[in-house]
Amino acid sequence: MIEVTCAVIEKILNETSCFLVCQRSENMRLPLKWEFPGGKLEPGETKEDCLTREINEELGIKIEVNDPLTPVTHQYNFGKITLFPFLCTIKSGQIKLTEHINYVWQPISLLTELDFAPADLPIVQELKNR
Ligand SMILES: Nc1nc2c([nH]c(=O)n2[C@@H]2O[C@H](COP(=O)(O)OP(=O)(O)OP(=O)(O)O)[C@@H](O)[C@H]2O)c(=O)[nH]1
Repeated sequence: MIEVTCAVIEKILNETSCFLVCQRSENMRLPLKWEFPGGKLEPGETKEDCLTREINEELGIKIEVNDPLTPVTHQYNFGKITLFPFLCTIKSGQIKLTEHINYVWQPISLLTELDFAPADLPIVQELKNR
């Protein structure tokens, strides 16, 4: 079982709740799929530490990790992953992508328009149901 944390980073734009979503590159697993940024938990690391580290590595920003959302377990052909999503906000920095090819602040009403990684779909639903 692969444990992965991901950051659901919210920002209010024009009085609309928007979420930061990133597009995986062609040479990653799940090429060109959209996802919440994050990554694999390393031995001895808390989920919050993992998320802070991954987001700094992938986006060059500092975040505050807030409440957890419901974890999702998904069986891919390469293995079973459990995704641990957390609501987060940006503390400092400007986004600079190091791994993904694209990002967008997607309004909640348009979240389902994106071609998300399958494991992320329950998270998208949970956000829409809040
Ligand atoms: N960060 C992140 N990973 C996700 C999400 N949804 C999802 O299925 N994953 C999967 O979780 C796994 C671990 O993420 P990762 O981002 O550390 O993976 P990685 O770059 O090392 O890629 P790799 O799995 O090809 O080695 C990936 O296989 C990725 O496809 C998500 O929303 N965020």
